[in-house]
Amino acid sequence: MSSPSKETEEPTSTSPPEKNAASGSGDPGASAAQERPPAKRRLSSTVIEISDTESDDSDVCAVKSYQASADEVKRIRGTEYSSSSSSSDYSSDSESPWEDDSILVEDKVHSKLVKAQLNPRAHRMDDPKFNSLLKSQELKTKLINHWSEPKDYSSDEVTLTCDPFRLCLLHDLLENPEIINNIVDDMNTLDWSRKKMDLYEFHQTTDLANLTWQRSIRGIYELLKTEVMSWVSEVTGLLLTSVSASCSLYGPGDHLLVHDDMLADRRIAFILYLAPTVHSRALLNGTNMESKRGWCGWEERLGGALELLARDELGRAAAVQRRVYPRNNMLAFFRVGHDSFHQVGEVVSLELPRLSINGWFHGPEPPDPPALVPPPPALLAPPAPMLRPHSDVVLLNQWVDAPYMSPRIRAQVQSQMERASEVCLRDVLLPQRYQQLLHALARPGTYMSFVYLLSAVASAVADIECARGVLRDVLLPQRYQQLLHALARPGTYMSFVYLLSAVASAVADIECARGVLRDVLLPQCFQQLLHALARPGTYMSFVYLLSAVASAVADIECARGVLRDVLLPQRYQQLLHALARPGTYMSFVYLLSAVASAVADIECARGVLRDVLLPQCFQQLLHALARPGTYMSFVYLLSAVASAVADIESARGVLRDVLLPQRYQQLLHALARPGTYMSFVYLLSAVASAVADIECARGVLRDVLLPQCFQQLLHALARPGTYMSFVYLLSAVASAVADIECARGVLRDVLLPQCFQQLLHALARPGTYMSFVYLLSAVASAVADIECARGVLRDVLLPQCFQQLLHALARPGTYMSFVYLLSAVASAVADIECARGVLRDVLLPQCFQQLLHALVRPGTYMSFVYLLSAVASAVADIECARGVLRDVLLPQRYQQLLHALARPGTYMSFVYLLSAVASAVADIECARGVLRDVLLPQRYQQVSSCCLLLRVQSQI
Ligand SMILES: O=C(O)CCC(=O)C(=O)O
Ligand SMILES: [Fe+2]
Repeated sequence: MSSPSKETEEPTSTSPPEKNAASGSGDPGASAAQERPPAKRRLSSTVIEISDTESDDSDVCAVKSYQASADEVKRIRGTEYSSSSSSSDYSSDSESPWEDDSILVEDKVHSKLVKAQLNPRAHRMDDPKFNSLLKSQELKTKLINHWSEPKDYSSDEVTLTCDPFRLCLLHDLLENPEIINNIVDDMNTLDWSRKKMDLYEFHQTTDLANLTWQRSIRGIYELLKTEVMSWVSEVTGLLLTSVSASCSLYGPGDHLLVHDDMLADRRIAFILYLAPTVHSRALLNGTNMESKRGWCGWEERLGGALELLARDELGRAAAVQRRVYPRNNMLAFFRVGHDSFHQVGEVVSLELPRLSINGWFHGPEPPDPPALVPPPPALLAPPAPMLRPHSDVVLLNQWVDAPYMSPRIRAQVQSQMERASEVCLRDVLLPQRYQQLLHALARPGTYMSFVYLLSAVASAVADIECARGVLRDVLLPQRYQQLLHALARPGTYMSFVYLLSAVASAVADIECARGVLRDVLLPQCFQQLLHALARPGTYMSFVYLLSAVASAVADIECARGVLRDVLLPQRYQQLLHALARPGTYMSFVYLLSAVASAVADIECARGVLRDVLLPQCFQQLLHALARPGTYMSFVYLLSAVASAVADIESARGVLRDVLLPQRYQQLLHALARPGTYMSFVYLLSAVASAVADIECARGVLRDVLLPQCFQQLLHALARPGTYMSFVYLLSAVASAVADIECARGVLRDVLLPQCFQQLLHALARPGTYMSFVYLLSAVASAVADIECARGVLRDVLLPQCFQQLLHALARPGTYMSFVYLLSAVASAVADIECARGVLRDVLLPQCFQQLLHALVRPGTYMSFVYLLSAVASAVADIECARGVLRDVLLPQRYQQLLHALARPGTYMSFVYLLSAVASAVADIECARGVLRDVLLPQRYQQVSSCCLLLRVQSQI
């Protein structure tokens, strides 16, 4: 469980500090300089560019970057020397193909001086200085004593903590912290490669030993190798002989999972955090966007803590015990050993990358390793019984079909994995193993486990015919029948919401899922899954899971074939480009948006919108659609259509009556922004605000939340510009309970004792964060106490709705799933009387009557989706929708649709429509049938030809 090793972790041996490292022939960098890569010079307007190792065009980036360097050198020289050579001339004429102005050419002292004058960067102060306060003998003696005892110590300069293992923080490593700006500048010129595995995701450079042409970085490297290393050696009493280090960059979502750094002769791990408070650029990971905002150092809310984990009785990593957040100019170091379990929490900053220079001091093993940190018993004792099934040696050739075992194929698979992080292996299992697996899945009691469910459902929506085949073999007969039955229901589509609720249930009990998966998955898969579930900061959000699984089943090559035929050429190129982005998963949503684009003929959309939108909105839309790289993505499409049907004037009328005056003004203001569309989400949040009486919500929350949480919430709600949108409300509540300690308090009071114990147990899992979904389910549990919920709901809901809810809550095995929670809370805060008022003004009279009717139907909940669809219907003038659809749909479909719309209580919700279309295109064979009837003839021809292609491909 060492940390991700560098591609070349070759510690350089220490050399004495040299006055001019660049010219010293004994400099270890000198050998590297002979084969140094093209120097990069950052143009003043660029930001950190990440040339991804997974990307095929990283070479191109390097070349471009080199060209830019050469051009700039030419520019500088051109003024001074009146050289007329082009940049390419410069490249070929130079004595070394690698030459540039930032590397001083050896044995040319004269030109060195001239260059130092010509190079504006030569005037920069590039020598980092070790903080002289740290050199105090008194301080060192104290530290030596405290380190060996071991005992905590704290002063202005240093903090040493000993639990769960010794970690020393030097608060101000450099006496001249201004140089950190130079270092960050220099980082802009580096090649960053993406490190991505199940254990980590971040960007890293090569070893600093190879970075001899970035002066400030070279300076830091020299300092680390000399003064810092000998200081650390003195304090820790360890013989340290060399250093290996690199620069790391963690963008949004990046993290590094628990590991102990134990590898070869690493003795001390260190991290120098770089988070200067003032900088002209904000660095946006992977983008070239430039922001004028300054840096604000690092803050806890940005995530990315260095987290130290305790050990359990078997010596395995247990709970996070200490978190240290990056601070500019702070060096953290700790001894590498059996106890040094640590990780980097997920970075949640969208603005700033987490930057550091980190690595290890190496040295010989000390003569007698301290008794203080014995190797974990797990390493000495036989494996614990619970792990035994997974520690079996798996002979691949007993599971995997022979062709996959050939070195050539394995090499191909590996290189595909390294390139794309995903690979699709067909018929990978030996037939008899496959049968065994099927058999295992068929065991009574084995239910639709999480992954299995996901893949089943994903398959189900991806190709219904194929899914039937899969499911027939895999599902218990009665489940299969149920599923078929469900799929066969007229008008039933496995809508997104459906999928969500199925999966939500599946993931609702992780412990149980583990049990299921342990029996079903191959051991190594199970381990990977456990790992994934344990990832710190990994929000096992639903979308994430879906996108992972969707990626797993979505063969990109195949998708390309489909899309090539359907999309307009330039859209297809854009899509390819997007798909080529490293780390890009063809997530479910993504796929939807791709397909949505595929079937959405812009010309056709124009026709629809021209008739529906106010002229100026239509113009804005055209304008937006014309933007290069603009995809008519799902959300986009939604917002476009939402705009189309939402008459702003009408919305104003609604909101004027419902919102508090100042909120209404804020809203008008927002709507008046040029180019602002009343997008779907926006509309929702506006309407949600409209119907959510703040006072009422306060009443609900006052009773449910702990006083301090309630105060926090009030505070949040009082922020200017804050809308109490539904999503917002959730996130507010989520924030309120986000502090685990606080949540415990809340939950202790709210949950039934055994539920509370289960929750504590779950929270205590190593690396478990209260992820979003998790948090929701925790909160859901918190409010799930039926007694408590009764109190809340009794006051809010209409009597008959309340009775229905009680009834639902009393169902055995009912989880307050996400959707469920939403609908419960939505019901709770949505005063039906108030909603009536809103809708009475907005809906056509007959719709309003239908709605009232629907709301009182037994079993009807004013769920979120329902509410949405009600409101969506409310603002969508059915007459108008008819007009739109009459022109777009084939007559018989239009009649069917009208018929459907005419069903009592049926609303043409957006989600519904989308999911219908999504389903329609999800199974090409099936889609043919659907599309033949629905699509214009020429579109149908296009889709048909891609079906053919698909079939041909799948036969290959
Ligand atoms: O950046 C950090 O805080 C720790 C990095 C780390 O543990 C590693 O790279 O091995
Ligand atoms: Fe580490």
